[in-house]
Amino acid sequence: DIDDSFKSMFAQLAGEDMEISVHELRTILNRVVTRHKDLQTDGFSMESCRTMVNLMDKDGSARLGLIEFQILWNKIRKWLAVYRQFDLDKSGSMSSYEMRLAVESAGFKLNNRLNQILVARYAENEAIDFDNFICCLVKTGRSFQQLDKEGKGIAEMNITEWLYMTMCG
Ligand SMILES: O=C(O)[C@@H](S)Cc1ccc(I)cc1
Ligand SMILES: [Ca+2]
Ligand SMILES: [Ca+2]
Repeated sequence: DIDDSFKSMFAQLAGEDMEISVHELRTILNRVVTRHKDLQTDGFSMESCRTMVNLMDKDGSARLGLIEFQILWNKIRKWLAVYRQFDLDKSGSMSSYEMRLAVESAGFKLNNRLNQILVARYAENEAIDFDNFICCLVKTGRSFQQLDKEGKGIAEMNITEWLYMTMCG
């Protein structure tokens, strides 16, 4: 069951329509991320919040209901733990080496080439900050979800498919 403090945070955020819009999601994520002083970030963009809503929005409302929001929140909490675990030099951002370890531990085993592409796509001056890390995992997760139809937990894809999924997905 969802604890009351989470429910009250959700209700406060969601407003009378009891659903969280892209804008409302961005507000809460940026408020929370600034609380964590060890995380490098330039803030969540509307685009990355739209990606997250699209991924989690199961009923096509273009907004997040309580359950959808809870699932996203738990994903971010899990990925935050991975981010901190693999930020080996405690720089607050991911180097390409740290990123490879983190992405693998998040369940996405990518080969060298795909890892290079992912870092090139999400790094800003050679480092991936927290909001970009989350956005990357949201998109990669979506690609795997779409490809791993049988839910075997592996998604074979060639570079073109992966590029298309993560760049345009
Ligand atoms: O709520 C928190 O601060 C932790 S527990 C989880 C979390 C951390 C960062 C973000 I952005 C969203 C959620
Ligand atoms: Ca680091
Ligand atoms: Ca960023």
